[in-house]
Amino acid sequence: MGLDYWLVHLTWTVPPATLLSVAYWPFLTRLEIFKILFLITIAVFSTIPWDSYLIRNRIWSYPADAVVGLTIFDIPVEEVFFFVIQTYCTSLLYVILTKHLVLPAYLLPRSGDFTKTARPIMFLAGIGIGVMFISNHLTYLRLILLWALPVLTLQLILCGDFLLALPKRPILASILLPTFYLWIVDFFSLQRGTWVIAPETKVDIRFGGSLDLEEAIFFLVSNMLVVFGLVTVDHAIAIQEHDTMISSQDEPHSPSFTRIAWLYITSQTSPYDVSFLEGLSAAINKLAQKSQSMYLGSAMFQDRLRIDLILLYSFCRVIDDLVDEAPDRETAQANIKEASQVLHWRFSTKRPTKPLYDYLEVEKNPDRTGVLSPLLSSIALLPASRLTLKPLLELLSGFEMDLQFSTEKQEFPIASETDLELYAHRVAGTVAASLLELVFSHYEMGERKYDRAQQERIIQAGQRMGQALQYVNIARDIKRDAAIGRVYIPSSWLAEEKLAPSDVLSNSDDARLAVFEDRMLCKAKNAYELSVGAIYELPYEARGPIRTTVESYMMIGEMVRKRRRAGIEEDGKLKVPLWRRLRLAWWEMYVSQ
Ligand SMILES: CC(C)=CCC/C(C)=C/C=C/C(C)=C/C=C/C(C)=C/C=C/C=C(C)/C=C/C=C(C)/C=C/C1=C(C)CCCC1(C)C
Repeated sequence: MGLDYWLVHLTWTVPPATLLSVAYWPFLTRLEIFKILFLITIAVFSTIPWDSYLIRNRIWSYPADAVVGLTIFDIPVEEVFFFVIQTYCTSLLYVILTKHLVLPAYLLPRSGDFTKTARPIMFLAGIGIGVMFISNHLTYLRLILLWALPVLTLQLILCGDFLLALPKRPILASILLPTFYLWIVDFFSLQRGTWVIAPETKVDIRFGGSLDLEEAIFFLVSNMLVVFGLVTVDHAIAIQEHDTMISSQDEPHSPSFTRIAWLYITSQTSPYDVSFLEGLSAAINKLAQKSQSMYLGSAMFQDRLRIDLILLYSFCRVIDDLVDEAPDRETAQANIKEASQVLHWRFSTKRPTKPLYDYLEVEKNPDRTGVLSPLLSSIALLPASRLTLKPLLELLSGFEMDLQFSTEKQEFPIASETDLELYAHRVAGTVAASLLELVFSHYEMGERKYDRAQQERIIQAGQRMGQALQYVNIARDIKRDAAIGRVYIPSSWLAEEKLAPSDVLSNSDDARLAVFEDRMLCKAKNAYELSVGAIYELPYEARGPIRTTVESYMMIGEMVRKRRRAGIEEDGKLKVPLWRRLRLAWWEMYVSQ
């Protein structure tokens, strides 16, 4: 008896598993736990018979002084532990690397017909199987391929198109990183003789003198099995998310994991709503392009809520662009009016029987200009059954306030502090209110039922928090805003220092502006302190990500203060460094559990 094999685990497999677990722990969702457990179960049950057969046929063996001696079907327990820990690590890595993906967006096949791409794979598999019967020395290799190829083929048949539509990098990384790592572990273990392959059953090609070709292939193939298995599960989840989103009833509960599996295997799924999926992809691409941190941050919200938030964001973004990029004030105003009309129309039947086809019909209407087509599709995509119209219309009136700025006519709409509050309410408070409406409709169930009064109260706090974040934005961007003719510091404040908005435009470096920056940050802090408590009343799934967003804004506020104190020139946008944001997110998610 010996502890060699356990030592391999203690030095090589347990540390990375622990490290990954601790790093990811606060972000781990129930669904992800189910995914990982599902794969571990399959891996253990499918590998035991195979491994047992190989050991009984003495294809490899373990020196008695390397293992403790406990076995399951003749397999040393250390080895069974290996199946578990490898599947765990690879799965967790996959979950981390694909966390940012919005699964249903990959349901539409990208690279043409899967069968075309599959042909070379099948061809190679055929050659592989053919080769296996050439010589007896290939026994081990043959057994590996015989075990893995049918499963891999099954997985590809189920999710091939989906797999090819997914971005290549995270998939390749989650297969190859563990593979390389395990090659190294295997190299040292074979060298030490912790396990031994019988010479007459192998091709005897060794890398670096001890890593057998078969072992190298084995670890590659087993990681492919795990990752393809996870992709298959994600495919099932993506289809279910698509189906619930286009269904004509609002269902608060997502189907259970076993139900997802059942619906998938029995193919009880709806045909894809192509215009919905295309619109969703467009919204995601826009978000990823315009704001990488918002895109990654949104991944802290779970499945359908996250998708709704992306659609809400996309609407805000589209309107923002339509206003900012309009050639003149009249065009911008016309766009806002158009948006308001389309919103009314969208909310008149919250759930049309054929949601998108009907709405996008209008888009194809030839008398609409091309510029408005993103607007129409972003409004069509809004989850109207889970939102109300009021905050969205108020948001539009916020944009209208922005249009009242005019350098030539010396018009500055933020005259008093009340105007500032109104503006911040309209452009940010409303977005917070919509966000909370979505949170309530997704998590309103079971023992977490909120009564109307409590919802109202939380939404009010949320609106105030939205204002707070807007004040931080304003304080940060005084100079950038001045460059485009906008002054959000109330004229009444400026008057106290005998300044006018036009002075801010002509000299945005004026040291006297520090006072207002400070005052704006104080206002932010006040509004923040009055509202932050309400976050604890939210369901925990929403608490962590919302706290992360809020706290990183407050951190920006701190940085603005420091910048001023250190006398650093304002250039570019202040940003919280990535590692600090990650640390913050980790902590906020951790305490919100
Ligand atoms: C559930 C929902 C919602 C939908 C359903 C969707 C669906 C139908 C999904 C289907 C998924 C499938 C079919 C997944 C299959 C995954 C498999 C077979 C993984 C095997 C892993 C095998 C593994 C990790 C084996 C590891 C083996 C090891 C580490 C062996 C190591 C070794 C050592 C150390 C010494 C030398 C000997 C040996 C090579 C045996």
